[in-house]
Amino acid sequence: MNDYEVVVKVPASTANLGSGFDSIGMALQRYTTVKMKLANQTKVNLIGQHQQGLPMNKQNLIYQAADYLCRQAEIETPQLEIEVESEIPLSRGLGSSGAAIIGGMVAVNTLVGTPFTKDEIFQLASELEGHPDNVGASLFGGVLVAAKNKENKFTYVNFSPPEQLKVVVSIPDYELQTKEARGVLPEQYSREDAVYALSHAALLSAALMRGDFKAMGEALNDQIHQPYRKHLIPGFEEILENGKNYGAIGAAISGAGPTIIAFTSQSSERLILYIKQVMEKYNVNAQTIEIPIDYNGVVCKINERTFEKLEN
Ligand SMILES: Nc1ncnc2c1ncn2[C@@H]1O[C@H](COP(=O)(O)OP(=O)(O)O)[C@@H](O)[C@H]1O
Ligand SMILES: N[C@@H](CCOP(=O)(O)O)C(=O)O
Repeated sequence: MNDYEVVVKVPASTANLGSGFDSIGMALQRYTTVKMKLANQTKVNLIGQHQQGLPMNKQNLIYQAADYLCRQAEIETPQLEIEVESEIPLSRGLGSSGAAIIGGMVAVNTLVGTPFTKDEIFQLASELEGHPDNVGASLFGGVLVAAKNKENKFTYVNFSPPEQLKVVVSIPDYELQTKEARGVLPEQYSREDAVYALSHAALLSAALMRGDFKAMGEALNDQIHQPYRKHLIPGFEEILENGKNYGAIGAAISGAGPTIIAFTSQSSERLILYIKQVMEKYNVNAQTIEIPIDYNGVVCKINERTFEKLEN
């Protein structure tokens, strides 16, 4: 165990990118910062507007993620003092839960002597979250493409998307729990839908790697989750249909929603203006802005507790 404070800065993420349901994610420059140190009793301090109502005890997801990692390492989970500041709004489809899991795991992993590598943390975080797209993007930055095998092991490829790619998000002022938005999806799909899904996801990976925005425009299209979620997200269908006339490569539901994401390789102003108009038309209060892509993923720093050591 180490007697210092660990500071972990974790980017937000947008998952799926249309056709990459539960397999493709991209990191964005909005951050959750977790400070963690050993303590006599566990407590969680929440700072800032985006965490209202979250538990301030061992029920907090950041502690739960730390506890999960320690149990997998067969280490007794220490009492922890955790301070969290977050710019990622909850349950909007920008990966707040994935960032919390990565924050808790990376911080405690450092505190307890680094039992796991980054790749192993990716496995653990994907298991806990249930899908790898958010946690992988938050951990590695850029674009993350991953697949789960029958033994529940995740294989991934991580790469930087083209520099010209810009991301516009429209973040509504209402929440949609990922659990609820997963609940509306069918259990089974036809072969036609399966072939549509795998061909579009494959095309999307290739288009993102190559920077082929024309192919990306087709590749973003999805038949697996968006048709079943779109009724929960007013304005989405219109933006999906017409966004291309305002400079969008294409649009998608960000994660499980309700945030809408649109991609462009041009200046984003015209697209932002258009999306704002659509949201107004549907009476949705939303913040529509460009958010830069995060290319680095999680960053972990150690603050020595020399002053506290002297006092003890
Ligand atoms: N900073 C945080 N600290 C603790 N728990 C968090 C934090 N951020 C998110 N969570 C947990 O994740 C839930 C939101 O997850 P989810 O519905 O999947 O939405 P999102 O799209 O934001 O990941 C919150 O209700 C909370 O339980
Ligand atoms: N693949 C998941 C992604 C959920 O992302 P979130 O940011 O909404 O938690 C899904 O589509 O359910």
